[in-house]
Amino acid sequence: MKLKVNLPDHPYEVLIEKGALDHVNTWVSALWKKQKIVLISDDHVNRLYGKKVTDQLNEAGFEVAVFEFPEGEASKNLATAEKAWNFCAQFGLTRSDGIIALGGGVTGDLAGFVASTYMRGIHFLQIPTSLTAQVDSSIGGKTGINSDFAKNMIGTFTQPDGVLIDSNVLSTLGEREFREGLGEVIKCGLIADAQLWDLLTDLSAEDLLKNFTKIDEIIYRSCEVKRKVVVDDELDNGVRLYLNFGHTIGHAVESTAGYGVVMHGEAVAIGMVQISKVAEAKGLMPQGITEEIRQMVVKYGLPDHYEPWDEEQLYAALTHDKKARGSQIKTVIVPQIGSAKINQVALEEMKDYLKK
Ligand SMILES: O=C(O)C(=O)C[C@@H](O)[C@H](O)[C@H](O)COP(=O)(O)O
Repeated sequence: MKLKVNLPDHPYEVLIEKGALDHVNTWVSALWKKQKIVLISDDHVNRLYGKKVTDQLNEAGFEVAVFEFPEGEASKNLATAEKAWNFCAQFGLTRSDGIIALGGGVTGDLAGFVASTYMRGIHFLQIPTSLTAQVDSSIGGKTGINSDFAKNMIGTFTQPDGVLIDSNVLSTLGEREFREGLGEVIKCGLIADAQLWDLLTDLSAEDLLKNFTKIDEIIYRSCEVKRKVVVDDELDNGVRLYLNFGHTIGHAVESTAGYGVVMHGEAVAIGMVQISKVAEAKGLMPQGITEEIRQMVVKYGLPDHYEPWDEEQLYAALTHDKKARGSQIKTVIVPQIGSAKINQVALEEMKDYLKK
């Protein structure tokens, strides 16, 4: 299956194919001529798939060097980006060369950021290996690193030349990592795809978590949600903000807990339940929807709350959200399952949204 992200300045395709990593050389060769490539990967994913990718690329005539960094959200920072820039320079990467991100969301965001800033921007490809990255972060060109103040605070909008999604690689994810990705899948159903929501309702958690039942359909539907909003609003000023449902509070949880303690999809699950609870109480979301969301989150083993819940700390983190404009912030609500809406509130009012 292929999805075309038809952006006027930089159209590209998302290839969703079981086993695609077995012929990654064909995919890269069709997109890039022979050149140098820096493969960016964390130590865990590099151990699993680095050689498979590098060997194929070498065989196809590419000259490849691997930049490896320690696995985890705590690595998504300026220090790692600087090491990667220096690595690219030492390898002699020029503007006709490219970077490939092989890994989860941290790798994709970091590698995209490095590619978009090294020599003012070189080409890059995304090979996402976590469910979160496959259904969300590899598509749409948001690149970035975390700062001490907020998650993804520093970054660019730079689109990759292509995305390759092979669901076979999900079999090497830990169960917590796979569940985490379902946080973003649930979000896609809630904001834009009621059929995806129904599919998640009908499936048993065991079937999805243990047997990956319908996983390619789930990936495809989620990627389609993402593709559509990105094409309609590449720079995140309108409908793309819908993808941030649950993220304002979720990102605050991630940064106050310490990066990597609560996983991104877990934090999104917590954020979706929390914002819905308050929006429902304010009459902005329908009666009973929070409980429906909570049950879905819990069904797939995701957390619906977080301790310690420090409202002051969370509020301080939340003020750095990229959806803030002066003293206002755009939050996302779900008026009914399968649709989303922006609700602009005063930043101060977010204190209500953080009440337990
Ligand atoms: O692509 C987008 O736009 C999103 O908001 C997708 C989010 O699900 C994703 O987690 C993203 O990394 C968060 O973006 P941010 O702009 O809030 O940092």
